[in-house]
Amino acid sequence: MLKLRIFLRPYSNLSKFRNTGIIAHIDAGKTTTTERMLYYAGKTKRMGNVDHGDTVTDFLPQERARGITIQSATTTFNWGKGGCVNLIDTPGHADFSFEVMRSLKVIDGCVTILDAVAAVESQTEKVWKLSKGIPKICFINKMDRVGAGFSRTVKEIITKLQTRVAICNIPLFSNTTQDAGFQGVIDIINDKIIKWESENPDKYAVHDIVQSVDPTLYEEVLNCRTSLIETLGEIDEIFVEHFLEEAEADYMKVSPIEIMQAIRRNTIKNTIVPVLCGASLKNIGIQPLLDAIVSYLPNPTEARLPELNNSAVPITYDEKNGLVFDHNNNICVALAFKVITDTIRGLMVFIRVYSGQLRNGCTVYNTTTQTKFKLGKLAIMNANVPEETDVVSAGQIGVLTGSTIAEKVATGDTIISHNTKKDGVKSFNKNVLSLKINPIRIPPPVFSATVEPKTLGNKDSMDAALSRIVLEDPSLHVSKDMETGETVLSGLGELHLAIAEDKLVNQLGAEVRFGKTTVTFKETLTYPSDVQTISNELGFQFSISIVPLELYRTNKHGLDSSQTDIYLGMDNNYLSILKNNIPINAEKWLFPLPYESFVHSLMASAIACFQRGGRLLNFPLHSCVAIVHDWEIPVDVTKPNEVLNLSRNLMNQILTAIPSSSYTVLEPLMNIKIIAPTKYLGSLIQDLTGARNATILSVQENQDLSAIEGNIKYRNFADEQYLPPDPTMASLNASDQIVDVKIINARAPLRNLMAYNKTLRSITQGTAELSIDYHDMEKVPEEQVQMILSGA
Ligand SMILES: Nc1nc2c(ncn2[C@@H]2O[C@H](COP(=O)(O)OP(=O)(O)OP(=O)(O)O)[C@@H](O)[C@H]2O)c(=O)[nH]1
Repeated sequence: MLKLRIFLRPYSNLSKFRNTGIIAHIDAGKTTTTERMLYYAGKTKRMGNVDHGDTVTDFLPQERARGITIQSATTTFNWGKGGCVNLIDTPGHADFSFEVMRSLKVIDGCVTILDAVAAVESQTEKVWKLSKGIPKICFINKMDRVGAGFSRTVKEIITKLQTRVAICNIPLFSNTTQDAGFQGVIDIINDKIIKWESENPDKYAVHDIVQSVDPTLYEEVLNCRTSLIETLGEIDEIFVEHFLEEAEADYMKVSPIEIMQAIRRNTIKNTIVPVLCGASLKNIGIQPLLDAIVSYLPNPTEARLPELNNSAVPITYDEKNGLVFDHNNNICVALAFKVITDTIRGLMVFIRVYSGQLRNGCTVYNTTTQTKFKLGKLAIMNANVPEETDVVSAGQIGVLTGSTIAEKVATGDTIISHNTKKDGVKSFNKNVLSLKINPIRIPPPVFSATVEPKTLGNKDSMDAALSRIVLEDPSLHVSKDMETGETVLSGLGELHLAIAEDKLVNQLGAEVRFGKTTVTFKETLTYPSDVQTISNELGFQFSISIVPLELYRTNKHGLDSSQTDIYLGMDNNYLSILKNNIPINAEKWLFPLPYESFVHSLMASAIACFQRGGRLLNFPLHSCVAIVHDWEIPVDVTKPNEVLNLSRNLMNQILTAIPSSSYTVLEPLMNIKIIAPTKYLGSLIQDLTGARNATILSVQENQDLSAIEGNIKYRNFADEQYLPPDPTMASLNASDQIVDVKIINARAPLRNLMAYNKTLRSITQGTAELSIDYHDMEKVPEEQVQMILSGA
């Protein structure tokens, strides 16, 4: 049931689009802010509240029940004169970081929301790093809370996130000392006071700042403006010229428009981050934030170019048409970044169109799977409501619908089509047909749980439900334990699996039982296999060997890896094709089956074999390379399946022939960062090095966090920046403000960190901040493999 019908002009004015993501630490207020944006943009009639479970973007039952965002939600609205914002609200919890990663792949700019009391938190740093290269705005939220520190947060943004800032507005309090009531913001660029009425979300008043009426406030704005202008003067030559010539070096004479243009130029270049503040829950500061999104973040023609697999296809930007691939503006290129199954509307695949336009009913080519298909209906999203459209143009985020769409396009696939012809795919050359936007990296799953049907009769529905959740969330992974026959679901964290269980049981109605959540183990090879050859009566022949990635990388397996084409599969496993021995060069491929399909089939074989697991404990293989040394295939081969079957048989044979002594077990090794008061240091280290078997990498001594985290350059930027006093900080007890903390960086096996948060809370009375990140897979010591074997 699609709603409304939106007709868009072809290439409808690219400069108006802002594909924007909202990223932050958990609970910073992303959903609350998004809700206000939708309201003020006229998309909703009332503001939902996370705490009442009635927000637009957190629409899943699990999100509403738990008050957290689990999946990213896309919504579109207009703002200001001709701005069209495609907004993606992303989850803050680390277990859902794949949702953040896939959103970052398709956005051109983002808003980072910070809690003014907590300032820069661990997940803020993580998502900031993930979004490297994407222009950003910072919104310091929750300025209404006791202990909110605008200037302290700005200082941490500069030093911890290592960026220069452009402070666009500062907080306005009703009282400058104790228990300050947050009322609004002071616009530094336009010299205005904006005050919101707490009782009425639609009312706010704008006043000029008059020096004779309020000299203190005027002084404050002058200081901030001077600092802003000096910062812009250091990085922007056009601005300097204007400042010296037109504004006659008078800080108050510089026109707001010149300041805004300089901020825009430098935000897009990633040399500066505009900073604004507010309190979303109190409806304060949202309109200036929306203005800033449209004013400072890039439109699709100003954004970074997508990374492609094939440098042979030139891409350029054209003012009118946006991205142009291969000098041919008739090519439409889009990336599928998300699949969801809506209970009412069925399957929906989210796409970002990079060039040209996709039309209802046209024929498209999936360059990832090398298959052609016809598009069904197109739509754009308003949170969970699709609105039908005839065309999705360059720069837009759209939705492909139709009951079989998910069989044809998956997350990370590139699709291309002809802009004008209904079926113009055959007019594209081979380079374009193999063009792919680099896929979205899927983090490795580190936790697993067995899933079993309650009765044998529930098995088929369980498999169908599992396929569906993996289709929607490729960071979940289903495998089979070859020894026990059990189905295993793996994910990025305990919460990730708990949500998956909830969804399977309560949303999809699967009658299943989950086993205990355990760490995901893998196996790898320690020695290379021999090269083995297999052939069949149809004329196929393959010569393949399987080697550990470590040996392949160091060329210790006897082959020069520069002589191979290498493709990344799952679990850090690779397929490598030896160039010299390929009978027919890929450039002059003469078979009816495209070369890409051929490689795709070989990759599918390798993935299936590696997933069958090693010979020690049947854990899926990790960090192995299947090398195809040589092949012969019949001249009339058309079916990828024939290639797949034979190569899979051969790889299975090879893996089975390798003695179990050549396999070893791997486990996830995690980076741990703990920020805790110094008085707990001894107990924390004792616990880490004892019970957790952790290696301590460093303990940072300095009491000033910003001094540790930021290098000298950024500390200097922070010192040069004028920062207004933080009145609400004065209401804290003096003892609360003195943070004598240490930062512990350590590394430990994940299996020793189960429920570590609880231990940390009890050791530090809840005063520590923890961040745990996947580092790598590490070999499990021999004696501990026996423990794992016995299930201890
Ligand atoms: N005092 C105060 N509380 C706020 C403000 N904005 C949000 N909150 C509260 O902070 C909590 C988290 O808000 P959310 O909007 O769910 O935060 P989020 O960043 O979307 O959370 P996740 O997506 O789960 O990471 C809720 O209880 C909100 O009511 C604010 O401006 N002031």
